[in-house]
Amino acid sequence: MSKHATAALENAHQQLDKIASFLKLDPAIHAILREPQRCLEVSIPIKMDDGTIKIFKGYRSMHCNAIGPGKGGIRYHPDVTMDEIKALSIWMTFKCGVLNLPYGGGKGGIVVDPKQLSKAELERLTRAYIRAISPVIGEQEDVPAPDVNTNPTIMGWMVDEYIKLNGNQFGVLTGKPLILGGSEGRVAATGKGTAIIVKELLQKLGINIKNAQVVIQGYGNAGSFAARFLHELGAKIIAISNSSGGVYNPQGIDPIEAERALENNKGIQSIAGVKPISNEDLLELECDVLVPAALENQITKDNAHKIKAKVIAEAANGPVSTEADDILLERGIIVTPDILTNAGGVTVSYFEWVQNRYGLYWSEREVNERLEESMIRAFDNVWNMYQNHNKAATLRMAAYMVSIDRLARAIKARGWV
Ligand SMILES: NC(=O)C1=CN([C@@H]2O[C@H](COP(=O)(O)OP(=O)(O)OC[C@H]3O[C@@H](n4cnc5c(N)ncnc54)[C@H](O)[C@@H]3O)[C@@H](O)[C@H]2O)C=CC1
Ligand SMILES: O=C(O)CCC(=O)C(=O)O
Repeated sequence: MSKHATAALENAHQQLDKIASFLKLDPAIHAILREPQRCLEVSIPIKMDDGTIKIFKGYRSMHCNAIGPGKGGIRYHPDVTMDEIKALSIWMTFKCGVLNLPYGGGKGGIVVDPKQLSKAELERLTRAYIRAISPVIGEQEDVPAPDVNTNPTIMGWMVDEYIKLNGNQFGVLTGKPLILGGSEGRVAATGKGTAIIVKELLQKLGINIKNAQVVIQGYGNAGSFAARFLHELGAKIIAISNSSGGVYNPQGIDPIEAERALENNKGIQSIAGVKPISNEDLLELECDVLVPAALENQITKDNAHKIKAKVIAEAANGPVSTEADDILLERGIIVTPDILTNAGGVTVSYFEWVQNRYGLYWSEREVNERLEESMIRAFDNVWNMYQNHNKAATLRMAAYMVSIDRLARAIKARGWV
């Protein structure tokens, strides 16, 4: 099993414990927030194309519904574990709190490498997973969405399967295809939100975004759109990577060319003028902004002292360990945390859910305007909290403070403590 999945829950707990101790949080609220309220593990038998039966493990964790239904993506990856899904659901609760969304956290996953399945096998597995978790999801219960290796096509199969069992409830899932009630702007939202946060932060730090050098680890949904929007803002993307390795060009990589190379199955290595670079070396490149946009636990005590970026913008969930956070703080490297930086995705998911429930749909321009307004408001709240605790806190701690204030008030108002 890979190091990213095993360390995630430890990291989520360490972050929460640290902020609870800093805030002298009521121990009962701390204890409630440490554990998901509900975890489901399912075994899914699937008939493969060759007639054999294979069993897949699946999970769904709903962390906290004090403020509203659970909300969060579904991940397909061979390293998925229950603990990793728990951690990701904990982070979702705090992310929704930072953005002031009427949700708690949820997350799901299947232990599978989807690249090893045919399209028909993938569809059968997806539908069977939804049948298995159907009792615990719902428009007002827990609302899944895409995450690593899942996309609108998969959300389309999922919503169809759920509706067959439970009747029309298109808002049970977000990140759907537009024709099934998906929202304009959702596919690009995580990367767009990341670019907005980077722009706001660089402005506060007095770093000009024009020609700022950006390195991106992970060139999937979050990473590629972050690259595209940062490039549009004038930044220079000097290195990108995916699970097949990285490429580097100090003159700049055009994100559109990179997307074209991936669409044509040529790989990022085919982009003109680039040199190969390992994922490890890529993280240690000198740059203004490093955007980890792949998996958890990429920057740890083993490499934190070698990072040369001025800013780390966490497009991925949990890419920096707690020990690394401390080293980076000491070295003056600013980390803008996942629960703020990558919240554009869940924000537009919320817009999708609202549009489904109203049956009234917004243009891409309206969605993007609302997204920008929400991200900037969240950034300002976190930044002000950070400024108020300048000597004692990081941006991550400030983001937790914004979120915990809201959660604690809801938990008390509901009479749980
Ligand atoms: N899709 C979304 O809306 C959101 C995603 N995120 C987070 O962003 C991160 C990426 O998710 P997506 O872009 O959706 O997934 P994706 O499946 O679209 O892309 C993941 C990318 O990471 C690459 N990758 C995997 N292992 C790698 C490694 N060791 N080194 C370098 N690259 C590697 C893959 O090849 C792929 O390019 C995850 O942490 C996810 O939880 C966070 C918020 C929302
Ligand atoms: O769009 C959503 O509901 C959640 C996206 C997600 O899984 C995340 O923010 O990590």
